[in-house]
Parts: sequence; C-alpha cells; structure tokens
Amino acid sequence: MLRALLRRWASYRYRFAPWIALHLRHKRRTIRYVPDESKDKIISDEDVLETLLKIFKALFVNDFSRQMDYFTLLPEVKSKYPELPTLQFKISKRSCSHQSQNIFNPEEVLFNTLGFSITRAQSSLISAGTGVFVTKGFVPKGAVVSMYPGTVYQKFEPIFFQSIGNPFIFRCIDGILIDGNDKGISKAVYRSCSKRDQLGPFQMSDTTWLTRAVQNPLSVGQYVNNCSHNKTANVCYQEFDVPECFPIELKQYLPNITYSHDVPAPLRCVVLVSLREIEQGEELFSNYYTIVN
Ligand SMILES: C[S@@+](CC[C@H](N)C(=O)[O-])C[C@H]1O[C@@H](n2cnc3c(N)ncnc32)[C@H](O)[C@@H]1O
Repeated sequence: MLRALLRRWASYRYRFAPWIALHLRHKRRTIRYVPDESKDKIISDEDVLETLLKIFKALFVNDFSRQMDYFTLLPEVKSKYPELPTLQFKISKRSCSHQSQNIFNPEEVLFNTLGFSITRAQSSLISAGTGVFVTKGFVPKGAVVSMYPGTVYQKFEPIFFQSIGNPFIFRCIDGILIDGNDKGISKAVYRSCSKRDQLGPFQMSDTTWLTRAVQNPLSVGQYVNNCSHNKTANVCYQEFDVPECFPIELKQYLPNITYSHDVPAPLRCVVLVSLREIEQGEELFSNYYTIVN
C-alpha cells in the first residue's frame, strides 16, 4: 500500500508543491498526462531559442542607448546590429523633444515582434489573486507566451527558509526548483546572486521582474494561475537550458539566475508555451499537476 502510494507520488511532476499538498484530496482536479518524460516538450528547444533571441534582440535594439558599454568594450557586438545607426538617429531626434530614450515600451516591443502582449491583472477566477492576460493581439498555437522568472536551485541546494509560505516555488520535471517570488527573502537572494554574477558593467540576468516596470515583458509567468474545469489550460510549462553560445549582450534579459555560482550546468529557464490559439482579453491558465508515466 505504502509502496504504491510512493510510486504514485514519484510519478507526479507537481509544479507547485504547497498547492498540490492542499488540493490532493480534491476528486475533480485537473491533471496533465505525459506518456513519457521525453515527450513533455510541446515545441523544440531550437524554436524556444529562436523566439527568445528574436524578442531579446528587439528589446536590445529598442533600448540601445543604454547599451553603450557593450559597444565600447565589445566592438564586435555593434557589428551584429547593422540596424543601429538609423535607430540612433531616430532616438536622438526623439530624446531632444521628449527627453525619452526608448522608442517603444517593452510591451509594445513584444507586440511588434511576436504579435501579442501580456500583462498582470486581477484574475477572472474568484479569490485566485493576480493572473496574466493577453492584452493585445493574439497568440498562435505552439508559441512561447511567457517565462517563469526566479532563482534556480539544484535538488541538493538549501531552499528551506525561502520556501516557507511561498506559493511561487516551481518544480521542474527533473527536480530542479525555481523560486519566482518577487518579495521578501526570495527577492533578496535573487538580487544578491545577480550582483554576484555581473561581469563589470554587463548584467548576466534581468532583475526588473522584481519590480512593476519589467524590462523583459515575458517575465510574468510566475503569476499564471492553475486551470479549473471551467477554464481549461491554454499554456503549459517547458524547461529550456540556455546554450553556451547565447549572446552575452542578451543575457541581461534572462529572468533566471543560479543559486550557486559553481554549478557546472547550463542555466535553467522555464517558458510557457500555448496549447491553442489565445485571443486578446483571455487569461492564461496552466496546469499545476503533471503525471509522467
Ligand atoms: C504561482 S501563484 C500564482 C499567482 C497568484 N495568483 C498570486 O496572485 O500571487 C500560485 C497561487 O495562486 C493561487 N491560485 C492559482 N490558481 C488558482 C485557482 N485556480 N484558484 C484559486 N487560486 C489559485 C493559489 O493561491 C496558489 O497558491
């Protein structure tokens, strides 16, 4: 009996442990079944990488006046962005009249690049707090819609104090944990790890998801709520390991950082991928329960 129970628990790839523990007794819970661990991904890593590079490059170009350190210290970076001289002209004209450096805000860049924008707002579910909505445009099936920000902990790393009363601890399919809480001790840990990994003026991760003014508009995935029987899941989580070849100038938009400095593994990110077309005004819902056979 005990062995059967343990086997069942081991087959759960529960995404949010406290939420599962509280709702395990509910008979009508929604579950996502995956036939095999290798079949968990909806889209390929190459597609995820392509989308992230596309949006990060657009954010970088849009915000290029803040990137002068890259151009001065790493001249090869500038040669990768041939569109910059024209933009520089547009920006200097605009900043004279508006005292503004960005041409577009990050949500507009997202809309212009991927065809939709998302934001946090009061959930359409009663007492579910904040949720994430598509505010403009539409999301096609199989697209990267959002990212799950936070500090990445290997299975053996200490997370006890950060996890107390914390509903934002996400569990990856291989047991790696991501703490996406933007408050309290979790926030302090993320900021400290981010500062630790900074290379001179070059940031290796984004810290703005800890504030209301996000620099990477995809980094709100920690606020996506669990589906219900009336509101079925329209997105699902997918792990993505950042390859070594990832451009240094775009790392400033990655919303994840490893807890330990000396882990010889690639940086783990988690993206949310659309399971169907999602229209303007719809709330995003994921599934906090996954069973891998
Ligand atoms: C990862 S957080 C999601 C963000 C959360 N809504 C907030 O405002 O902070 C997970 C928590 O959201 C709430 N939640 C998520 N899905 C829900 C649902 N379907 N119904 C009620 N509460 C939900 C629960 O409190 C859960 O512990």
